[in-house]
Amino acid sequence: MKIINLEKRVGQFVLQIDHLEIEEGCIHGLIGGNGSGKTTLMKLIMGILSPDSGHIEYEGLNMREITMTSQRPYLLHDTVYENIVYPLKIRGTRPDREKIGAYLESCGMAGKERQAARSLSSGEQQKVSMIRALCFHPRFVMIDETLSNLDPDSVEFFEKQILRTREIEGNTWMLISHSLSHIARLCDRVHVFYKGKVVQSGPAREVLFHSEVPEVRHFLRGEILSESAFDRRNE
Ligand SMILES: Nc1ncnc2c1ncn2[C@@H]1O[C@H](COP(=O)(O)OP(=O)(O)OP(=O)(O)O)[C@@H](O)[C@H]1O
Repeated sequence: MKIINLEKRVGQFVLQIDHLEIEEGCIHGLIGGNGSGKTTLMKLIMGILSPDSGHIEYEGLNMREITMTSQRPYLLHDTVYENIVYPLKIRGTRPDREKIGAYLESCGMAGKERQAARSLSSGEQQKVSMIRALCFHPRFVMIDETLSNLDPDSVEFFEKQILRTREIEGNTWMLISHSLSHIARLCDRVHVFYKGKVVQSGPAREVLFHSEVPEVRHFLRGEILSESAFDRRNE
């Protein structure tokens, strides 16, 4: 996917991206301060917002193959199971009930298939939206802070699923997170947002450990990330 001369004003804020490439089959991390434009870009890619100028080249990717999960997941007034299978049902695909049960069990939600999704805790609702995204097998998945509220065991489980799915299906992931260790554990490429612009975009190692860009160095200053931990992540 290519983002070209994109400009979008929302209220007082302007997102302006001259050129950004989102390579297929990679896990991309979007980082940057609050209100720097990360979610706005995801909404533009998803088609929830349309650009004022410029465009996004989807390069053969169909809008129906893209999905997005957000920090406050949108769940239907229905059971956990019906929420998970909804994207499959509207596309006429048969859900794998056993797999869904296994996902729920692995993240501490065994037996909750028939519970009303909106009666779940906020972390459980995020898990449902992650499982919905995983079961749908999209080619392009955007995760907006969805793992931020989860317990460490569940974060580990979903991180493994993201890596595994990318390995098997070769799909593209875009993650927004304020946890730099999470970004370092998962991402191949990192894009840093600052006041509506992308100030650096490149391989995760280069951006997270060796950036010379002042805004990026400033943003990363508080985080103690170990490059050796980054080296060991795929062991
Ligand atoms: N509908 C709107 N009306 C006015 N301003 C908006 C609207 N939607 C977004 N904004 C503004 O756009 C800016 C960028 O928001 P965005 O959600 O893209 O930031 P973000 O980088 O995802 O932030 P965070 O890390 O806090 O989630 C913010 O300053 C926000 O207040």
